[in-house]
Amino acid sequence: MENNGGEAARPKVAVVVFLLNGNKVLLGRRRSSVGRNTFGLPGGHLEFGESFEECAAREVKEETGLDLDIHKIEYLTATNNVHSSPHPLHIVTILMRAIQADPHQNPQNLEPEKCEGWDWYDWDNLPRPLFGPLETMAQNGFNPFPPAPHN
Ligand SMILES: CC(C)CCOP(=O)(O)OP(=O)(O)O
Ligand SMILES: [Mg+2]
Ligand SMILES: [Mg+2]
Ligand SMILES: [Mg+2]
Repeated sequence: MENNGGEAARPKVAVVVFLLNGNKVLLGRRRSSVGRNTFGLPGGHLEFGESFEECAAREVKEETGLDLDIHKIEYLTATNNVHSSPHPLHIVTILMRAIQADPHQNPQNLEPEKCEGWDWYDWDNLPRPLFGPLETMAQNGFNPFPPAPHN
């Protein structure tokens, strides 16, 4: 696949976060060009030298103002997606699970140019349309929650 410059756009890496609160997950309707108007997870591009956990905490803080419990950020899976519109974009997405350091903290929409706002949604009753790769995961029965503790 070629971009406007005629050379293939190099793959990028992003880290997105299933921020869990009870049986709910934090989602926001995207205003960014990629996935515009679809509900996506907080997160973004991995920056040089960052661990996946550092990127997860930074992006969530930048976008929502929420602090993650840094000891409970877990790697879940990764997806490999090539988007053709609005421009060619090959992105490897690292999906992490996390909880808030303070469960009483409420999300703020700190990047209104990129997101309409953040809200909590029941995983079994998700808003549509979801961001493409997230829709695929939901359709395939992906469960971002930890197994229930054995009593
Ligand atoms: C397309 C997406 C899965 C990867 C990039 O995420 P993003 O557009 O939220 O990126 P930023 O938060 O870094 O602007
Ligand atoms: Mg971001
Ligand atoms: Mg983002
Ligand atoms: Mg970013």
